[in-house]
Formats: sequence, C-alpha cells, structure tokens
Amino acid sequence: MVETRLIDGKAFAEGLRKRVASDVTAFHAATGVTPGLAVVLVGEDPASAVYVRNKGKQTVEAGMASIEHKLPATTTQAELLALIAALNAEKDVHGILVQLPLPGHIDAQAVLATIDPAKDVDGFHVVNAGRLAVGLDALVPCTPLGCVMLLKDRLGSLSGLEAVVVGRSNIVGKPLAQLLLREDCTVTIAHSRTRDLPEVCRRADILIGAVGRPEMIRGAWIKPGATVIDVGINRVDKPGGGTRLVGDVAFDEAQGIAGAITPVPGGVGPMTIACLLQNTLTAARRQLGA
Ligand SMILES: Nc1nc2c(c(=O)[nH]1)N[C@@H](CN(C=O)c1ccc(C(=O)N[C@@H](CCC(=O)O)C(=O)O)cc1)CN2
Repeated sequence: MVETRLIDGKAFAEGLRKRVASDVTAFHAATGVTPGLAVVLVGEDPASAVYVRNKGKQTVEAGMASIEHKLPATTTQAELLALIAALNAEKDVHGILVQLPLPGHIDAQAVLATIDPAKDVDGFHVVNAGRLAVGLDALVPCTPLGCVMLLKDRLGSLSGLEAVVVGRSNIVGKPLAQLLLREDCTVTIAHSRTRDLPEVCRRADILIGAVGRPEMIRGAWIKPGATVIDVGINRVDKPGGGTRLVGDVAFDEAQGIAGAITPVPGGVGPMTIACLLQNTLTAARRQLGA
C-alpha cells in the first residue's frame, strides 16, 4: 500500500499568479506598458461565462488590463473574424483568446487561424503548435503548461520517465505530449480506441487523464507509486440529487496506489488561468522585444 499525496494545484496556481503580478510590476516599471488581454465569449454557455469572468478578474488582480467582448450566440463567423482582425491591430492588446467551445455554426479552426500568432495566448494557432512540435519558442497551451509545472514541482527532473497521456485533443493531449517529450519523457498518446488501455496505463510513471469521460481510468490501471494528473472536469449527477465535479480518474480507487494525484476540483483547473496570465506577460514581453 502506497501513501498517496495530493497535488494542490489551487495553492500552486495562487503562488504563480503572485509571481506573474510581481513580474508585471517590473515590466511596467521598465517599459511603461501594461499588458492587455482580450477575451472573446460567444453565446451563453454557463460554464464558459464563469471561466471568462474568472479570467477577467484574475487578469486585473495581476495588474494587467482586461478587455472583454461578450457576443450573442447569433454572431456570424464573419463578424467574429472582423473583431479578431481589429484586436490583432490594437497595440494595447498583447493577448487574444476566444473562449471554447464556440456555437456550432462557427468553424473554430478558422477563428483560431485568424488570431495573430504573437498574441495567441492560448497557444492554439497552428504556428504555435508547429513551433512547439519542432522545439522552437512558442506560446504553449495553458492547461498542458500547468500540468508540466505541477509534475516538475513534484518530481524534479522528468527525464527518462514513462508518460502515458490518455486523450488526443489539440488543446490538451497533443501539446502535453510535446511538452513531456521536451522534458525527455518516453511518451505514449492513448485514447478510447487504444487496444488494452488498462495495460498501457499500467506502464506509466506519469499518467495523464485528458479524455473527458467521468472516472474512466480505474485504480487497477495505475502503476503503484505513479504520479497521476487528472485534467478531466466532468459534472455528474449525485445520487440524492444535485451535481458534483469528477475527473477522468476514479479518485477514490487511486488512493493507496498512486504516489500522488491531482484532485478535481482544485488540481489542474486553477493552473489554466494562472498559465494564461503568464502567457499574456510573455506575449507582451516578446512584442516589445523585452
Ligand atoms: N479558449 C479556451 N477555451 C477553453 C479552455 C482554454 O484553455 N482556452 N479551457 C477550458 C475551460 N477553462 C478555461 O478556459 C477552465 C476550465 C476549468 C477551470 C477551473 O479552474 N476549474 C475548477 C473547477 C471549476 C468549477 O467549479 O466548475 C477546478 O478544476 O478546480 C479554469 C478554466 C475549456 N475552454
């Protein structure tokens, strides 16, 4: 029986936000410039509205300018692209982010492709994805960046470790695999069609759940002592009524098997916005050649 440690992403994110805030103060003193982040929300998805509100609040708390554009669900793709073109040209806007998911009538890839790669603080533009893949400086997607920060904080060097990423999304699975490769991990990307997924997972020193299926990864799939990072945020019904959040990993079953695990909530989630603030400052620095 292994003692399972909790990886406190909420506390780590709080520390990171403080470090970013102090770097923003120094940046402003050196350049006279306040980094600005523009966040675009299309439609009324309640979870997205909460994330956008938190992004605005934490941006201001870090000493940066927050510019919010809330558009109705009926917004056309052409209108959205025109707004992004205007933000690309706006010199006080150093970072641009379009909250996902977008309404079904809008092609998300076309939207992401319109954002200036230098202002793409989500790191979703193909230029940033390509730069990450070939090992050049890139703006890196926030959730994967947060996962690697938590892993390095817990394990130090990740070199030579066997990492299994369950999930192959462009937003989390693929960029996270690239970041782990950059840390010299041996990386497997697995997914719902992977043959004998439990056996593949049991190879992992680092196991990442990023598949978006509530508690799909069972305790018996975890190698004893492994570090487990749970990216899933799934809302499920509670037996007596109401709902609760669970991850992609069966958290209770992981106790006594995993060496460490991120909880849901309070694990990876808070790192996403903290890393967004860091990316916004990075983008501002690069745009000013600072
Ligand atoms: N343009 C983007 N869209 C989306 C992203 C993204 O990085 N860029 N990621 C997610 C949503 N997201 C940020 O946008 C996000 C998700 C979760 C959290 C978080 O702190 N979660 C809490 C729990 C919150 C709750 O109670 O519901 C936690 O895990 O502790 C922050 C940001 C999809 N869209």
